[in-house]
Amino acid sequence: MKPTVNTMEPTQNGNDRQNTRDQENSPAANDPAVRQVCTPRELKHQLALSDALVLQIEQQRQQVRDVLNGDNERLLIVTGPCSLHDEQAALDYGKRLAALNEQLSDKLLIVMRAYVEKPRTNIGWKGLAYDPQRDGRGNMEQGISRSRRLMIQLAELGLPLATEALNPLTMLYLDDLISWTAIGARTAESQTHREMVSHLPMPVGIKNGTDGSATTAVNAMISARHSHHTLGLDVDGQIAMLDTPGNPDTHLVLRGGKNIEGNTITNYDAASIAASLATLASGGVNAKVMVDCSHDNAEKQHLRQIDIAKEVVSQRAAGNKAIIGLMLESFLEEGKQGMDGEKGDGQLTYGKSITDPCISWGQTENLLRELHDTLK
Ligand SMILES: O=C[C@H](O)[C@H](O)COP(=O)(O)O
Ligand SMILES: C=C(OP(=O)(O)O)C(=O)O
Repeated sequence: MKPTVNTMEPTQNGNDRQNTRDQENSPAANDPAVRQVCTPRELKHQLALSDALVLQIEQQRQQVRDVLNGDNERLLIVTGPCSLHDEQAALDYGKRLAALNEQLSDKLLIVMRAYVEKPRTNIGWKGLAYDPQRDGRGNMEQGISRSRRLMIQLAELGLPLATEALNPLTMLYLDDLISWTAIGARTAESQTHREMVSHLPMPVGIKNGTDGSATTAVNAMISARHSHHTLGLDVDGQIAMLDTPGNPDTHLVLRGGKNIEGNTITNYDAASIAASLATLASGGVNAKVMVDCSHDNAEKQHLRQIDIAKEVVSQRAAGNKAIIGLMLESFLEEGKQGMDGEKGDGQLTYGKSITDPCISWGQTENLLRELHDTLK
């Protein structure tokens, strides 16, 4: 993250700080429940980006901004697995997506979902960054390092990457790789997340709340475009006061929700989109929306994503340019499997989601080609 960092003391490097802690025999150094991990600077040094990749990502962020600002008419498509759990399958998907992107890029700006942190309704596997071995023991040093390595490999395919920013500290290790970030439905109301968005150097889509309302996201957009003073960490792991610059490049993502009785509310139809645009306009924020075809909009029925995407693109083709993009949950195989595989014997089916159900690669390719043709 680039903006100003005020530290109360001159910054020490990681080794100096470790020595100081050891000398003071701090409780953290002896607490088995506290496992120290390397600093963002150390990991970014070990797994550094080439100059060419830095330039590519800056250009891809600008392409997303251009779509958001109406300077480019391509439709933004954020597609990929609900979560990355297997590097080989993620790269396999990325290679297919990069090849398809070459054919469709006149009408579609395709960004791959590279989600390594999962917000859970209550409990469940939280993603590659937390528990890379999926054995419940957690290993964040390994998880964040594997996440960064995988994201570099995916970005080297030429794809812009999307992720959900869940823990603000995780983002310190990955932010330089991401062209579009999501703030999820469960965290859009959190002041900490709004401050984080104000500090992030890329466009950010903010989901409507789990109750289906756009108001939370509008307030998040207002907050995030302003500067804040807040506590965080610098890249050396030093607690620091951050002066965030404000992020003007945010937009609403409509993902449906549940009302107070627990019934599903979808919000991708023309009337719901018009109502959301009115809410955005009355809040004085960017009146542009992306539709998440999955989650409550699809009631977690993965095949519904296909009809929702077609319906939304027909609204766009009919002239609604406030619709700037779509999100799809898609992987190599359709559906989902349990953490222990289809049969519970620990054998995972290659290329199949272990979190939300996804449409398959074949379904994704057919859909994106059809959307491309509709927009022509
Ligand atoms: O997989 C992710 C889900 O969309 C979201 O994070 C919540 O999932 P859960 O309800 O299965 O916990
Ligand atoms: C968890 C996700 O979305 P939401 O916050 O809309 O539930 C997601 O996109 O993976």
